[in-house]
Amino acid sequence: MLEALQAQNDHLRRRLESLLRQARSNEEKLRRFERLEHALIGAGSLPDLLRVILLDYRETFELDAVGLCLLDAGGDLQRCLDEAGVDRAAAFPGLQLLGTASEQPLLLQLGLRPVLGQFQAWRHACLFGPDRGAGLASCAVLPLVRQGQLIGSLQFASRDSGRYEADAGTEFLERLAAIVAICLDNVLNQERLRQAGITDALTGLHNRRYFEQRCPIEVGEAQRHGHGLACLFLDVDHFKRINDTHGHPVGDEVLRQVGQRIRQQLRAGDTMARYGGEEFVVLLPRCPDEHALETAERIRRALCETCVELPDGTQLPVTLSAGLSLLSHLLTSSQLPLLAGSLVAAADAALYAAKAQGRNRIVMGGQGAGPGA
Ligand SMILES: Nc1nc2c(ncn2[C@@H]2O[C@H](COP(=O)(O)OP(=O)(O)OP(=O)(O)O)[C@@H](O)[C@H]2O)c(=O)[nH]1
Repeated sequence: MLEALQAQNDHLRRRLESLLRQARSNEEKLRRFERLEHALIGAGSLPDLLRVILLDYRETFELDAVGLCLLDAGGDLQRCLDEAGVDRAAAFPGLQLLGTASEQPLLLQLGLRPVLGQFQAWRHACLFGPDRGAGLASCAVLPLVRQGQLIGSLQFASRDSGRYEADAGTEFLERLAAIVAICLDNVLNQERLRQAGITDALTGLHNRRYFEQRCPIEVGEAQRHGHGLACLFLDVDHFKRINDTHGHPVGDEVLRQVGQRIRQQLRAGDTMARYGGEEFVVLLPRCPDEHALETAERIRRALCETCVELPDGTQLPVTLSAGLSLLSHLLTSSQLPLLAGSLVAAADAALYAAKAQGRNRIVMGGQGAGPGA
């Protein structure tokens, strides 16, 4: 009798200890989850957010693979990563940006709930990018839904076949998916707002505000690495006549086309903006001085050698004048904004000279007195 009671007692103690261990482990898991939740909510940019989702989550919860598929029909996400200088494949191999959900047929079959179960390579491997090493045994696919619309899927895989069992509860994963979807939406909205603030509505090019932020950065880079930096100020000749003769909407169309033609002559890393009215400004970083004039000439010729075609088929000859300034021609200064201002002022003065000398030409700014003078 005593022995039976003792055995029962031992059994109950072991059971209690096991429940306590389980409770402590759950508490610890919850704490880790809360920390990640804070990191998700606190991520101030898309790359930061992706780092938390794809890298921190994997490490914290000791997962063997994490994949994220996001619908990016408008290319906003890719643009955002490009602007942040992020090489997607290298930084986030588990991330896939899709034009439509049909590029990942599994997404089309997803409902609103996470799907857990056995990892089937033929079915799930494509969701994990190159991370899908052999030996994955179970996985969870979480639909990411925002305002009733599927925006992508987040997936986790483990070598442990018991990690994601088909009949396991999904409350925790559902909550995570909801937070991830909200955070993605938030950073994208912030990014769209930021873009709108630095984009010229007429031409879709960057605007003067962007240029003014960018210019001191490029000047700093050029100084640090001893590279050349050229600034080009371009202005459409007799633009007022175009407006007066053909009307303002035609003037707008000419500005759009001129903007595109200039952009086509530039490299991806060059900065270009509509400065205002019919003026455009360009920065040519890492550009040897002798190439800057060639680039300016190429732009000028691209305009004057081919007419702008108006929507009604009219061929309109358009020319532009430009002023060119070179950082190497300015006296250096430790104050980047002043130096950037001098670079722009020198290009502007040279543009003025180009207009005075008859238009449709490039004038190189003279040796300028920099702010250090
Ligand atoms: N259609 C259109 N016109 C604009 C816009 N912004 C400025 N303008 C016009 O651009 C014209 C610029 O004229 P001016 O500064 O006299 O220069 P210009 O006629 O090009 O003469 P030069 O620069 O000396 O060759 C003005 O008539 C402005 O109203 C715009 O967004 N759209």
